[in-house]
Amino acid sequence: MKTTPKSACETCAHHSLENVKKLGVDITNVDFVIALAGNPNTGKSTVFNALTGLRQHTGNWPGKTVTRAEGAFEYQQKKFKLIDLPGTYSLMSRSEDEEVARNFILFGKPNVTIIVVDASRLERNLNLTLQILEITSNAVLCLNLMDEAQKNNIQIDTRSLSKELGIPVVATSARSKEGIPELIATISDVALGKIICKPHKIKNIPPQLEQAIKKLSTAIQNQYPTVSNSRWLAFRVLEGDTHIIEALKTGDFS
Ligand SMILES: Nc1nc2c(ncn2[C@@H]2O[C@H](COP(=O)(O)OP(=O)(O)OP(=O)(O)O)[C@@H](O)[C@H]2O)c(=O)[nH]1
Ligand SMILES: [Mg+2]
Repeated sequence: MKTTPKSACETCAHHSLENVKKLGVDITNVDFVIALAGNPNTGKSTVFNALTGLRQHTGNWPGKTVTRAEGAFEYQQKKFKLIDLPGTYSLMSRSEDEEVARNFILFGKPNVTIIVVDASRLERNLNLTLQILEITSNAVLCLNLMDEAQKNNIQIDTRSLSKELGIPVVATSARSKEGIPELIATISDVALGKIICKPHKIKNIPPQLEQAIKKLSTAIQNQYPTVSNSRWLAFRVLEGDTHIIEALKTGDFS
């Protein structure tokens, strides 16, 4: 007898929104959930304000002292909910901020994650960018503070950057709203699947490690069919990441 594959439901937009709801986000009348991540002081809140205008409110993450800004915007009859994540240098879960940002991208499975980086200090920002791309494929790099980069005579080959990272890159100067219309159109294209992201992933893993990762990720996937990146979780378990091990023991991913 044939049964409907679980994945048909688990990958649908509604299912993904249910995960976000568990993390305390109001998803009434929402088509897509968009996360805004990045290093501290890269202009995330400025981008957030430029995208949402006055349609925003702040609260706390459930059970955390970290504040959360939520907002919304509409584009071509679709409603986008935007979550401003705390600014972090990594997603290693060493602080409450890092834990909140990581859990939201990992378990909330936003349709698109905007990674806001400082164009005048790009290399400093790429560490977090690569960590985010290990967790999610659906991302847009927002190359912000372009005006500052230009003042410092820094030129960035956005095409090559996009090709190397495997995700779209949009240059912005959020304070003057430059590039924001292009950013919105790109977010929409990724959310609708018109742009398919193919981020660069780590290759050349030793066979023994690959075998262990496969075994572990299959076990995680069987236990939690809705988690989006069991492979990434398996790596963290092997590294001895206590937060992830605890979450997998209890099933509490908030
Ligand atoms: N020149 C210039 N300044 C900008 C731009 N975007 C943001 N800023 C300024 O950069 C500073 C930091 O911006 P925020 O939006 O608060 O940055 P953030 O990433 O939210 O900061 P945290 O939440 O503290 O991590 C503010 O003074 C902004 O006005 C930009 O494109 N160009
Ligand atoms: Mg901010």
